[in-house]
Amino acid sequence: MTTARPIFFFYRGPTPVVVINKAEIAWDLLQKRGDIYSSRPRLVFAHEIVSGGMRGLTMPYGKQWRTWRKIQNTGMSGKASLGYCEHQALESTLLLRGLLHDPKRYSYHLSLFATSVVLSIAYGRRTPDLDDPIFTRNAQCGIDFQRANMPGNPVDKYPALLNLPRFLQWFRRDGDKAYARAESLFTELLADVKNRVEAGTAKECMATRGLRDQQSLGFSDLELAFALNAPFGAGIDTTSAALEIALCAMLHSPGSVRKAQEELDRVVGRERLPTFDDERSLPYLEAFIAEVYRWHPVAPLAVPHSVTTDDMYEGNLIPKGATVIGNLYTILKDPDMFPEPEVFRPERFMETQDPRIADLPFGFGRRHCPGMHVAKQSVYIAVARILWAFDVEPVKDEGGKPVLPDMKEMKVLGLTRKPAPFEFHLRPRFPEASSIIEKEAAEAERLLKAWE
Ligand code: HEM
Repeated sequence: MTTARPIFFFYRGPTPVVVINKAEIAWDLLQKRGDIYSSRPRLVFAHEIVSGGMRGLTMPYGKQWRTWRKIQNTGMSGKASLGYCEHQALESTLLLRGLLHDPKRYSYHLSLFATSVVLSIAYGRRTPDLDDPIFTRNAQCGIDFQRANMPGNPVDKYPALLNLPRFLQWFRRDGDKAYARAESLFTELLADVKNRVEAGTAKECMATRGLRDQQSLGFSDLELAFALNAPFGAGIDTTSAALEIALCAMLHSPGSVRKAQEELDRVVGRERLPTFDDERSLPYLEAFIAEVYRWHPVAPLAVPHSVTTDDMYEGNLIPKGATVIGNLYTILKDPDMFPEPEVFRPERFMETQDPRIADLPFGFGRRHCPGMHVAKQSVYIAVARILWAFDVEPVKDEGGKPVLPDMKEMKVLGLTRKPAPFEFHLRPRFPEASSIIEKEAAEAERLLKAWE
């Protein structure tokens, strides 16, 4: 394996681009100098047209972003996220039941789990399936946004095209339609919460808090509707992709699975499902999950940052306006930090002491993922329970050789990616596992009814 240069520069059109391939440099610039490295590159089509300037992910650093981020941080801080554990645990039992009955549709079950969790956090409701058109509409908005982020729209190369009379701006037609789809969905979702608040049936969630604080936040109705959609927009594909990668890791590394299952048997036993209270007593499982995030990062280029003033780094000028990419793919495969980086080896996270390393897959500095705690909780409870309940085994080819998921065949979804569809066998590890899942799932369904 050739080692990537620690940092390099190139020009994309007139814009200087800096690519960082070492964690230390990313921390030096994107974290320690976060006051100037926390903006986003100007994306005329994706941000200004398709998002009406209101999607936080692509918003430049400034007052509007800080207000947007305050909404995310209040709703998904470490402390706030602890309040969602109970809900995530209940949803995860339904995930187990889905996998038990119908493992071939693993992708659907994982997506349903991730969707229901973020729907409850953002809008105070859950869903028993993905049949409601809001999910296809939301997915379409995600695809619109991802497509818009691909380079190629002429207005990103020549922003002066925005000076043309609007009826001559041919490049914005698809973008305007995409914006209209987002605006109507996001306002509808918020209007639904408003109605439930008026009827006295709303559950406390980010939207009820946002509505209460709207005046002090100084956000318009539309800005608020876009801000409150962020978990629903950014929390589904990311979480379900991480869980698909976890399943792949189970297939690729049966030795690690055995160790995690021995730990679960020792700490939890076989008479109940693992819970959040067990987390601290399961260090091998914690390392297993950290290795899942590292082995095949969900967001390999994170999200590009942009620097707002000229800066010097080790004698090199990083000019104002440069795009700065913390290249998670190479950082998380850096052989100096992670020897034999292609190998799935949870033990490396039991040896390391720097707590920043486990958070690397969630990005950098002030722009780091605000959904990190929610995501970590979802992934922990789902992976702990899948490993506790099931043996996940590869299918065999005609010659009896195991067929493993091809990790080079990842499906790219804009800034994120997930494994191509793969096959596996899933069997309860012991006879009581199925009956415990059925019993817990029936109880979870009963308790969650109030959220539908
Ligand atoms: C395994 C799951 C996840 C991973 C690996 C992940 C990773 C990331 C990364 C790398 C970034 C870019 C950080 C940067 O610019 O330096 C990001 C941003 C973001 N993530 Fe996540 N994420 C995950 C789940 C979630 C969830 C569950 C939510 C919400 C519920 C979420 C919401 C966001 C938002 C809103 C941003 C934009 C932040 C900003 O621009 O200020 N993510 N995420």
